[in-house]
Amino acid sequence: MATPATVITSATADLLRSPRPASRPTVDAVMEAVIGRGKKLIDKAVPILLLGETGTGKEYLTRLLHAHCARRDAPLVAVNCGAIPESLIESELFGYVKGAFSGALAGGMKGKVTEAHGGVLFLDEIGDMPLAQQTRLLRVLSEREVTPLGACRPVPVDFLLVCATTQNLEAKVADGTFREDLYYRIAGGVLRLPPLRERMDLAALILKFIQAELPDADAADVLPPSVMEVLLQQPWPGNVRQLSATIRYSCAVMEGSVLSESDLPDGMARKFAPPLSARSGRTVARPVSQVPATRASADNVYVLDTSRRDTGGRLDAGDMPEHAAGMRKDASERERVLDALDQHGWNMSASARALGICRASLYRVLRRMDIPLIREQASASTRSRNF
Ligand SMILES: Nc1ncnc2c1ncn2[C@@H]1O[C@H](COP(=O)(O)OP(=O)(O)OP(=O)(O)O)[C@@H](O)[C@H]1O
Repeated sequence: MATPATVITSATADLLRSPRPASRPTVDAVMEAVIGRGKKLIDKAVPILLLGETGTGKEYLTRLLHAHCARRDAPLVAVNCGAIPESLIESELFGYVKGAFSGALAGGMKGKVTEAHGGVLFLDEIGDMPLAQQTRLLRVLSEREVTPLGACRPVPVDFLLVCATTQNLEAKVADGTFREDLYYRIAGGVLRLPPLRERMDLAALILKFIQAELPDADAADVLPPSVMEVLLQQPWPGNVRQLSATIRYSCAVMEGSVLSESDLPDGMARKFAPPLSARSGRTVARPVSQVPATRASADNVYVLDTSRRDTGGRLDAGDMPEHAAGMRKDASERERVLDALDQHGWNMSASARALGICRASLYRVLRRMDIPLIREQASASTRSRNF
């Protein structure tokens, strides 16, 4: 798979400057603040909305908050609204009584909302919930009771609510695909989880995952500084999920007791190697340490190496205004997704794993990038589409 253009943040730059794992921060202040605030909110039964890229740990945090709160002995019921077919979401969430419709289970179905009674309901990918179910959910939240399909009487429900999304819900409210009244109902406390590339505790997380894989070894002995550096330089688009999968893979294939760069997943060790896009004359990323300070100072910037390019007379990102550089990022992401699909024979599960995201996220990415689900339909024109 082509190495993606590397997103280097000032946080990552600080990590790279720090010579030894031991001297790197073991906690991330932003993450700590998010956890601290989450605990206060759940203690006060304030509905929490978790925002963040895929794999940043929204469900992990929800489990942590459930384990912390007074309702820890009651169930945590998690529902991925993006993974349930639209036709089933109604019964899955709100349940039905026996005989409610042909094909219904003989004894009826309780529904996740009722199952969460007394505990915590986690609605993942709430942005994917169809409008009709949003309306029903709003009624449940305001009236604190649910009426299963076919039932005559509502059932009282009492649960703490945590919702999560990778999407921009405010934009969905603005374009009319998410109810504004529901947004304010679920967004009692909005917490943003930082992407892995911005976390100051990245090195500590790497060691933690190695330790979990090799409990009898000392993680610091297993990981030489050169390999740590390669890991710190990755853009981690799949965030903690991708990191965890990478460490599991590397520990599984390693020979002997020390990890080497060749144990990392394919392509990862090719530090700052020109991605596919660079071979066709695109601008590539390089370490912040090699970039003039003024361009490397802001968080979340694409640091573009204007010295390693063969533009063939074309404009490149260094010459472009910011929005054009953003368009380049989209194009390079598109190349990366298509490369992963090609390499895995358009098998969605394998391609999603390679990209470090879940299958539902891959489907969303394909929809967003307007990539057809079938290889034959993804013609050459799809790949070369201009952003
Ligand atoms: N701090 C952490 N320590 C250990 N494992 C973690 C941590 N954060 C996340 N993980 C692990 O990373 C993986 C992804 O986390 P999680 O499913 O919570 O992400 P998410 O933000 O909910 O992703 P998505 O938006 O795709 O649903 C999980 O296997 C989770 O256990």
